[in-house]
Amino acid sequence: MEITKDILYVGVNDHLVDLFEGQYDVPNGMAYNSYLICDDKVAVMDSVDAHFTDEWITKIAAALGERTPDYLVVQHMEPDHSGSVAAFAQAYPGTTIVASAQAFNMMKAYFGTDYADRRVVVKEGDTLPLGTHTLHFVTAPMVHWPEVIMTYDDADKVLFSADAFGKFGALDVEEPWLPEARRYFIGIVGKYGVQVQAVLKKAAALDIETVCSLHGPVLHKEQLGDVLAAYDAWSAYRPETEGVLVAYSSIYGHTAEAANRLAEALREKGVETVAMDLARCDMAEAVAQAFRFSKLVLATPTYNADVFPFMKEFIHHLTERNYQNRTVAFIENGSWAPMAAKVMTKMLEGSKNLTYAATTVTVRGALNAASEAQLAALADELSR
Ligand SMILES: Cc1cc2nc3c(=O)[nH]c(=O)nc-3n(C[C@H](O)[C@H](O)[C@H](O)COP(=O)(O)O)c2cc1C
Repeated sequence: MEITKDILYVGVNDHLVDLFEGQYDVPNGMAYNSYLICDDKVAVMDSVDAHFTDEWITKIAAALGERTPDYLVVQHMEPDHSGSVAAFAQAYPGTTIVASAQAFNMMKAYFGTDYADRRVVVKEGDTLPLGTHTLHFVTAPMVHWPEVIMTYDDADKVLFSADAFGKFGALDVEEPWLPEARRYFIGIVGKYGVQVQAVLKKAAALDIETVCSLHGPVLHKEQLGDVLAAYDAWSAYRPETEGVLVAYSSIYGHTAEAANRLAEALREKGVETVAMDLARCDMAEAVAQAFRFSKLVLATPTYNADVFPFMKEFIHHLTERNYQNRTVAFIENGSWAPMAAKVMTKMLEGSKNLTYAATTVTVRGALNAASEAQLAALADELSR
């Protein structure tokens, strides 16, 4: 696939992976992107997961014909991208490896060598001339590993953005960018909003026509406004959508009923509302929806003087990713000493700028007139 006259796609699609990064469901697979820049010198931008080494090297060889790569640029050392570096270095012994100093340290750890005799160490502001194209290196520490560099090609105005702007899903499956980019970002990069904001500032200084990330599709100029706006909202921890996520867990169904009744009441009031059962939905999608919406309702039974395990895990995912700047409300249930709201408040106490709803719904076993009145009051409050 040609991206520009001189830049070719040589990545691979993975439909074998069951859980990406050991935890994320990827129903449409995953792409490990790699690109060739063919100029007086040839640069390969990143390698691919080790399961696809042969396919990737075959693609490179077919694209280059008689030529061999002069450089392999390693922007990021996560094994889904660096897993074929050692095999590539063996297949092309004349190729120089280009990476940050920290990436070479990681190569030593992963491959037993830091390619001291065939490497170029690059840092912020360094350049690598290929002929017509000159590569400019931009560091992106903790987006989302420390050694990450991004690369700007000034001839075709392409930003090779490492994992930034990527998404779940293989490239041979058509789907919109936003939902799976959101789930990817919130899940994997969400903790590093401050660092992403810093990179967005650097990117704003570049004249970018095309973004080539390491996952997901090539992004063209007409998409970049929306893509950058989404990244800005996510990394600044600003809600993307006015509305409510009702996230619930339930043992016998009564808390689920309360949660779904609240969701229905909110929808009737015209509030965009999604209700998710944390035991049965994709947890990463629930976390992404919590960051998408401006308001969150947490509904759970009290369980051994604590909250039900799925809710505990969910709140942990939120706080780990710096959940903040939202309105939060609680529905608790308990047969003898309901205390889930107190436990959840404590779990969220380190989270910045949360506004708590005045109404907490307390269910004692099953809904009754008193708890139904609380549900109605909460629906009113959240629709204001
Ligand atoms: C293992 C277990 C532990 C529980 N621990 C508590 C508790 O500490 N305090 C309490 O008030 N209720 C406790 N409950 C009762 C539930 O909170 C109660 O049955 C609640 O109504 C369940 O809501 P659900 O119908 O949505 O599952 C416990 C229930 C189970 C099964």
